[in-house]
Amino acid sequence: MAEPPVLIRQDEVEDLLHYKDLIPRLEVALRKFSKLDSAEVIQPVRTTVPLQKYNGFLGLMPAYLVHEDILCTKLVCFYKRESGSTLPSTQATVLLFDPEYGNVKAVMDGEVITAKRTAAVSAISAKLLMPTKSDVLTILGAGHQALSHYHVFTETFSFKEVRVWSRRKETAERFAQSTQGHVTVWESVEEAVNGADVIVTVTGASEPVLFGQWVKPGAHVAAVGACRPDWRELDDVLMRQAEVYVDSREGAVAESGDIILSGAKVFAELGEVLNGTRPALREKTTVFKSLGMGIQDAVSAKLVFEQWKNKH
Ligand SMILES: NC(=O)C1=CN([C@@H]2O[C@H](COP(=O)(O)OP(=O)(O)OC[C@H]3O[C@@H](n4cnc5c(N)ncnc54)[C@H](O)[C@@H]3O)[C@@H](O)[C@H]2O)C=CC1
Ligand SMILES: O=C(O)C1=NCCCC1
Repeated sequence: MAEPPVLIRQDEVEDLLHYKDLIPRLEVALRKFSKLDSAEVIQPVRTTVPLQKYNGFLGLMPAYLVHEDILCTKLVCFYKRESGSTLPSTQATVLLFDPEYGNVKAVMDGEVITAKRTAAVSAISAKLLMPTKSDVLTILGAGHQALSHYHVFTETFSFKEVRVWSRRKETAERFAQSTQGHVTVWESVEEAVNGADVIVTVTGASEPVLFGQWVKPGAHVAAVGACRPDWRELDDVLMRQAEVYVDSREGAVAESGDIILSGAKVFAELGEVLNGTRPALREKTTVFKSLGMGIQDAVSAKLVFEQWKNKH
């Protein structure tokens, strides 16, 4: 009989999951996903169950990496919250299976996995696409993703200046006080992104907050919010003037309001750039439209489980 699943708490996931281990594994998974013969990676587009009464969705994100034999699914609820709400906007649980027997090996917190793997993939996009000399990083939004993005971007790159904007100034100020390095707080998006080399959008917005006319030519934008077909973070001008990269083409044309409603064309998947089959147009204005993938959760969960077993 199969062993009962182990339960891995949020604080344990936090201790066990490190960007230095995670980033190379995500790169391998993205490469495999974007290979023409992608039989090695099975990942249907996320299924969503609307929770209209609560202004949210339940997302089901299964994935199977055949070669590594990782079978996993994340169950994630996400909500559009009113300004000032103290309710969480994302809650997630990850299940790691034994693919041969079908039993669940581990049930683990999915919030830290979601925060870290999303930020790590944005950092991979920046490594490939940001201007060679990038001094200024602007983060739009000041929640969980803002913090994980702050951590991995400042760990991985050497920005001279980090700026934050949030729709409530107090939230941005609290964010700036919580970080180890110096972060400046800005009251308008236009001013916050003026001259920025890299812009990370991590808001719960469903209407554009970032406009192309404010973005420095050649800048790189990692656009992480707006994950429904009718939600936006970026305006049409930016979407049409930029070269658009995505994690998954299939996911992007099904789920991204920024892509669907602007009519922008997807230039490449990050995995194609990593594989060398599509170029990294670093000198152009680039948008990486992130939606999140089950394979990202799967490699993260495997890493957490391996580290957990080493300790027990
Ligand atoms: N691409 C991906 O893989 C993932 C994307 N997300 C998305 O990233 C975004 C941020 O997630 P979290 O940091 O976890 O959320 P959070 O609730 O912790 O932070 C959201 C931030 O956006 C701001 N915000 C909310 N509504 C806004 C609006 N209408 N206009 C401007 N700012 C607004 C909030 O004040 C807060 O600063 C969400 O849209 C979420 O759905 C989350 C997980 C993974
Ligand atoms: O990939 C994920 O996980 C999510 N993506 C968009 C919204 C919340 C969770």
